Amino acid sequence: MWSQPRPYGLGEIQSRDPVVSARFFRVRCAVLLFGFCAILLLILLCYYNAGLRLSTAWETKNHYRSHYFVYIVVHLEISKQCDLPRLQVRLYHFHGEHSIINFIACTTSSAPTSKATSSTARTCKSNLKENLPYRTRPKLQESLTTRPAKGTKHPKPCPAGNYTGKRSKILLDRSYGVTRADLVLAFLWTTWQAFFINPIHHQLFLENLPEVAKESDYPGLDVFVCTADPFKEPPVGVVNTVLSVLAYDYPTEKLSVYVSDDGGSQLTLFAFMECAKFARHWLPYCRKYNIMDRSPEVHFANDTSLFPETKEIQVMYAKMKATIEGVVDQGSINVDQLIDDRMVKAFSKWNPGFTCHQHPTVVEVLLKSDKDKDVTDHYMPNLFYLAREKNQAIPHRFKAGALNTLIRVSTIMTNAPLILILDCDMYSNDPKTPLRALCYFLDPNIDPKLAFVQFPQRFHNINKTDTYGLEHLLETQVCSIGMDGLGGTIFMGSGGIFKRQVLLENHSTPHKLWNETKESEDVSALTHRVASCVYEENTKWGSEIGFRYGTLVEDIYTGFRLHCSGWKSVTCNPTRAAFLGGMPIAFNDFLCQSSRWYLGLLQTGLSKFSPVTFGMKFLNPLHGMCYVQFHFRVFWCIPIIIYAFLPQLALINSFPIFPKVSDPWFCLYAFLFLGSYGKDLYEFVMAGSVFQKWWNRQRMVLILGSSCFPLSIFNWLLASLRLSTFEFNVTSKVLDTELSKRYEKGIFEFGVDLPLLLPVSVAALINLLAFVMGIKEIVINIGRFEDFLGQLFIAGFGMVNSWPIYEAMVLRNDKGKMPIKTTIKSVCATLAICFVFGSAF
Ligand SMILES: O=c1ccn([C@@H]2O[C@H](COP(=O)(O)OP(=O)(O)O[C@H]3O[C@H](CO)[C@@H](O)[C@H](O)[C@H]3O)[C@@H](O)[C@H]2O)c(=O)[nH]1
Ligand SMILES: [Mn+2]
Repeated sequence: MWSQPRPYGLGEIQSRDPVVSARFFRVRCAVLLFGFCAILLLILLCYYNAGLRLSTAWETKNHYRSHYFVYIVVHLEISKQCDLPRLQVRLYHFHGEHSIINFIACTTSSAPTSKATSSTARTCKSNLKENLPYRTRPKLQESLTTRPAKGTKHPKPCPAGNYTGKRSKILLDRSYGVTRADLVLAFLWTTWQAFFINPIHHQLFLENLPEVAKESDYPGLDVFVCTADPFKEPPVGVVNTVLSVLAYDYPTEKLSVYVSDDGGSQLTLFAFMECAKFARHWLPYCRKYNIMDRSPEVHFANDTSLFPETKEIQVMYAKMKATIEGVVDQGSINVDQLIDDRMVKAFSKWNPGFTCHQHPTVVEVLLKSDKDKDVTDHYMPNLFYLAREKNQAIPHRFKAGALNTLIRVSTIMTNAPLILILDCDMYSNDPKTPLRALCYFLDPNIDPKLAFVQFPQRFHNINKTDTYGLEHLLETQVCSIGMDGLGGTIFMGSGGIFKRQVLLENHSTPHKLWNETKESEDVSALTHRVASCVYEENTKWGSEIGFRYGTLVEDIYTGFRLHCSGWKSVTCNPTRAAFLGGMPIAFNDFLCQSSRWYLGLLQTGLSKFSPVTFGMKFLNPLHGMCYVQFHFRVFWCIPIIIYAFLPQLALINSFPIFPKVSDPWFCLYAFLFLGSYGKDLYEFVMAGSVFQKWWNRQRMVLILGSSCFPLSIFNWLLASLRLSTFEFNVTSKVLDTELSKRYEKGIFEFGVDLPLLLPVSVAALINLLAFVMGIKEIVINIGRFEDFLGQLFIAGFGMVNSWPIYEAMVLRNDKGKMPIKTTIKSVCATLAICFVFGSAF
């Protein structure tokens, strides 16, 4: 497990140096050591803190067990700092669990006995609300409200009950909520470290490929491109993706491209008919001039007058684009656009009963590699269009279902040993990508269990500072190589090249589970049969073969199941990105996409194939920890929400919950905060990024933690209770120029009154309020600075992070500002929260 892996990528052929880079290895080790010490200290602290508190709680609970669902318990203690006895009121939930609220009020009384009943506790509480001087009430109150004569020493607190009166009372003052937040943080932080234990940087030796295989020996490659909605995923974009792979530097007779149209749209088919015509010009042009950007849109955007034919091809492209966009805008195809019998026949399938949810299978062969030639008389790769059969009564399993249909159809049509999976928003950025993958698949030293090569997702539409942290740098660049050293990287949904056999067989039954070829049936009939929506009934598709069902993140889940079956994977991350994709730059789209991802991850995380229960049985524990980190990331919402609200609400009510600055424990908190943030920044910079991007990413984690993560948990609960179903909402890829301009400038985009934004803006307002109140408190009584520094810092940190939200609420006037509705709702919610918590204090 710990040994350095063999140098894949044809590295050994000319006895090159091992390719595993040890760059920064020592620094990494030192940082890791530092990290582990920090985490250990944190756990010790939590344990100590929680242990102490739990014992108190337990005793207390037993005292008042006979009472209602919510207990209010009163403690009195002498505070050294203000030299006054403190009344501590705690709420206990019905399970005997502690509440996250725990507060203190200063009184000038002698101690009540710890035998105070919950009714006296309630009396105290109401008195506290009404402030001093209290009305005369029963005994306890008297004792609480009688101000002792000046100079009188305070009586010792009652030794009985739950308070020990030791030095650690500052710790006792800390809320359980914060303790819990720390424990979740400790857990997630520890699992996160697994990615940094054994990272592997593979280096590729493409120049050695000819030594192991001639072009004629290359395995066939089937490329699957998925699209699902012509209005959310403009067909011109999908055409660009397809053209960029059709033009690969790969023997054309071995290359086939399949377009899966889950939207079952004639607009998409029409676009690909146009695409096939344009490809006859585009492919030879790319070959002749060895063009790097083989997506025409990108090529023409970068350079326009490079070669003699450039202008001519550009005009053709513009014409094709206008035709396709015209048809999409119009929503249908004119009869005069059906120029031959073949087109008439193909589009006749779209009869009035044909909808995107209910239609028969449509298969169209748009280019045939042994028949169709380009303008220079070269054969072209295969190009197929497939819209699988859909029936509203039968679940279609979203993208995983589409991919499984493609696997079956392609096995019948071309049966290439390698399969490349691509999303429609990801074009190829390097024509040699398949050859790079071959450096792994054909390497004589390769582990025979290698299932797939993953080219990490990289994106073309991200602004300079990555305002929304869309790049996912750590996940795609760092975690991937981290997992490589532990058994294999995740499958990221797009840009993965699989061995077909891996998707068709199972570890326990290493022979093919699916072998459909029947001599008697002709190819067309067979294709229709395997693409039908009932085909998978009572088969192992989706459970043991193909892409696995049961989650919205079929990609990570399928990769995980393959790893559990003993398959391996490897990351290939060349300097020039193999593929470039698009991320949603509208903030609300991004939040919806993230909610889907985290819901999907939670779905698997809490299923019977959870990485904790199932994964740990089959994976090496560190590899399992990596998957645990991904699947349970939503639980970041616990510490994030607690830290976004609790210290602030306590501050608003002048209640300290952290140790004083002079207390040694304070240093520990400072150390843990700086250590974990510092390490994160270090990882980011080491991965080639900059401070600004890191800052934006950490802000986005805070935003996701208070919006998408809890929503995903809520949606998961709803779906588990069968009150809703899991839906794959396709992300919109339509560009809005105004919005793009604002995004380029790094301006946050709100614009839509999205419920997801509410908790984020409420948190922003509470942090602002807390900071102002905290400053006020300190100005009035400078001696309290030491008490409140921790909370003030957290509120200030929250405030700095929330700057774009304040800006969007009051300073902006463009379309992307916070909708007035959301602002009003969040102000009301903030006031309500302050009132509820304020009255509790
Ligand atoms: O019913 C469906 C739904 C989606 N898709 C296709 O799936 C791809 C991904 O959809 P998109 O809306 O772009 O989702 P993203 O969140 O951007 O996709 C990421 O997350 C998905 C899992 O949630 C992975 O499948 C993707 O590969 C990964 O890029 C697109 O090509 C869609 O056309 C289908 O083919 N059928
Ligand atoms: Mn996408």
